[in-house]
Amino acid sequence: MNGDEAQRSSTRDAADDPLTEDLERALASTAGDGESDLENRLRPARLEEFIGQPRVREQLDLVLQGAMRRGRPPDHVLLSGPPGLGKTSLAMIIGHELGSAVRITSGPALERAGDLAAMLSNLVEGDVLFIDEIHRMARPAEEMLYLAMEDFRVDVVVGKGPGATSIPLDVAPFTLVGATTRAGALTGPLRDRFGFTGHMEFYEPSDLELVLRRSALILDVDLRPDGGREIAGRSRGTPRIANRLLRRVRDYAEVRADGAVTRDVARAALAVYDVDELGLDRLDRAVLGALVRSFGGGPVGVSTLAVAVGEEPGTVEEVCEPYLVRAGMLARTPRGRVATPAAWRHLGQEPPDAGSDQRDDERGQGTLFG
Ligand SMILES: Nc1ncnc2c1ncn2[C@@H]1O[C@H](COP(=O)(O)OP(=O)(O)OP(=O)(O)O)[C@@H](O)[C@H]1O
Ligand SMILES: [Mg+2]
Repeated sequence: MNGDEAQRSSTRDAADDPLTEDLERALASTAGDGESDLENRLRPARLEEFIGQPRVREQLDLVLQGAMRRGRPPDHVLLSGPPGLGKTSLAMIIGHELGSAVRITSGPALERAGDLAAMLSNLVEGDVLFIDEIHRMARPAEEMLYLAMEDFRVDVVVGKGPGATSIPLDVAPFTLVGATTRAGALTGPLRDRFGFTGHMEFYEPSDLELVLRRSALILDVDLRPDGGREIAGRSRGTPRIANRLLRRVRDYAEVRADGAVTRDVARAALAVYDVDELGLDRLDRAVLGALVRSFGGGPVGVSTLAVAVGEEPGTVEEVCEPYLVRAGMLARTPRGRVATPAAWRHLGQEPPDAGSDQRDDERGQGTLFG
């Protein structure tokens, strides 16, 4: 599908479809600020509007169509991958494709089993329950979820101590959609109860160009093809970043140029925002800089690295590292993080003469398996 078609069906859906409006309102109320509103406006509403991720799209399409033929709610779906690749968008799309309501919550909001029980008891048959950041759910809630996923039943414990009783409660057949940036942090029993796991990959620049074209139409930005290519190449394989850079470049184009987003305008604008040719931002470069300058290229543990750049280890691990690994700048080895020769060069430094052979081996392996 080309960007124009995507745009047409998107505006039509957003304007005419009460379900989409409900979802957007629900999403907006979970977030609220201007950027989040914009993010929701740019969300594709249909699977066919969803750009890229051909594997996940095909797999999910089969899961949904199979279930619809049988007239049953589809199996539970887990979506995993780095931030901003479209997990929340896909969760909303699942609801939309099924014609079902989507109830939204998140792992951190489910602190006690009672929080989840309240959510589950309000479901009606066929609903989609979306749990974002599902790896951050508290243990008691997680245990309750196992039973609900498997048997559509929960045991609610009433009272405390020896007098406590457990009351079984039926839950309407529903489909759980879980999203996580850390599939590895999920417990085995929880992971096993998902019938399908979609692994989201970083986007190809050509797909990001399509994302940008679609967003430019929605936001009424005069995006020229060479401008789109430039922004796509600097978006770290991530639609959310592509959309954010588009808005920043638009500001620049309107304030300092004639409004058209050309390659030169994009380059000048992104220089102002410290986004380099590879799309690395300040934090990415800080991580590589610390690795190279303070730790001689590694290996160094992720917590130490995080302290050196003044960030949470989780942010370094889930936000920075996946793309640095994919860009061939950083390797995860059993002994810690290692800067690749490409990282040294990117920072304008000569990589040290590969010391011992053993170290060389480690680098090679880190790149392969990272
Ligand atoms: N395939 C796509 N086609 C078009 N736009 C997309 C696509 N995927 C994501 N986007 C855009 O990127 C933005 C971020 O996507 P989304 O919120 O779904 O990511 P996420 O994976 O849930 O991120 P997080 O892990 O941070 O919650 C959306 O507003 C949407 O506009
Ligand atoms: Mg999300």
